[in-house]
Amino acid sequence: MSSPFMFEKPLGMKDTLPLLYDRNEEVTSQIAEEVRLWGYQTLHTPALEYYDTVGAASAIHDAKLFKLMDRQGRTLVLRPDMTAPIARVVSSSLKDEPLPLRLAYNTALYRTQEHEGKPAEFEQYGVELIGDQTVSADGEIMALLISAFEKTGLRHFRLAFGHIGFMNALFTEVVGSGDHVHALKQFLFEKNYVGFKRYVRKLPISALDKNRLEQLLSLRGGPDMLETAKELVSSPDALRALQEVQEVWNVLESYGVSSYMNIDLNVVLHIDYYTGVVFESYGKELGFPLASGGRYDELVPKFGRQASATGFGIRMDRLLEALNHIDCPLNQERTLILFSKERQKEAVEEAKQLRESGKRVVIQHVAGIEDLDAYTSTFTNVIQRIGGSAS
Ligand SMILES: N[C@@H](Cc1c[nH]c[nH+]1)C(=O)O
Repeated sequence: MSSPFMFEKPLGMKDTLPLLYDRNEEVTSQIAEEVRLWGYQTLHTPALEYYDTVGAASAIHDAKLFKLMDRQGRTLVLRPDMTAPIARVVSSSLKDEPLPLRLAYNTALYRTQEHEGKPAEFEQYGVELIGDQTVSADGEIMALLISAFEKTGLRHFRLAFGHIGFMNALFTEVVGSGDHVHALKQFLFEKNYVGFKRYVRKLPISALDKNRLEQLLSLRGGPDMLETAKELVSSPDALRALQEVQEVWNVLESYGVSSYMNIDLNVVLHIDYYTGVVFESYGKELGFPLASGGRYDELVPKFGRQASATGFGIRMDRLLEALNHIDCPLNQERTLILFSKERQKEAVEEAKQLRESGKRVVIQHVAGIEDLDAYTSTFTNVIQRIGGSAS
């Protein structure tokens, strides 16, 4: 029975074919090894969560959630984020584990898309450092991200970090809270600086305050820039945030990774549970972040455990794209042992030995192949065990 929709997939759903799958496995295991060496412990949580708890805590726009109903009529969501499920686990199954906890995950996330092109299901490799409010934790998370990227062979990338507490304090000083703050943050999230300036010009505030908001856009660079930032604010919250940025920078220097870093006090992420340092990472010539993360001190308490936290998530699909840009070759070697029936045992033995030495080996009965030339051309090495016995 054929239908015109037989080959179609729901919007944003993609197949991963063997070549990309293998590459993903390879890169994932490089990251996993680094994360393991830093003492993080991996966990897995279910794909489905309750909409009212984890769905809401994920702080991802409602329209982006895939919703389902269970048999009892409760609304479920396909997890759009792993940070909220981890906050749930840390406050329940792991509630007696002493803090800080260092956790890691590698899992598929689901966010609906409006248009074809962007994936609605994608893999994220992430870590969460729960229960450590120090700037050392913020620094560790970014240093680990850099180290993990280096392990994959990625070279041309930058990490920009800001502080959402600074931005909130500046906006509160200038426009209070509410719709204007929301609109200003949205422009910054979209990196629509022209739109931001236009919006600022129309605000019912003094010319001096308009200037303060416009100045925000230039708050990028090394720690020297923090002096300019200090002149724009007066509230203790804002000044404390800037002090923290300086201290995190010092931590990053002690890890020897500040050459990858920029301070950018304009960083706004798509999720609004962040409370402190926030960061995102860009590859060369790619217009989307490869990873993002930051401090979210108010999320775990929503599940009942008093714990500050920070973490990051790497978009594996984007990282693979970035790695393709610099053409990191994947070892795609596969050996084919072609055999005829009377030499099957010999082929099996030989394959076993080669596999023990780490080779990828296919053994294939010659009678099972339709087009011998086409098939053998997909292997890097072909061994024939056909006809009269070798020994
Ligand atoms: N969960 C965030 C990434 C993150 C992990 N920890 C903190 N932030 C995201 O999906 O973008």
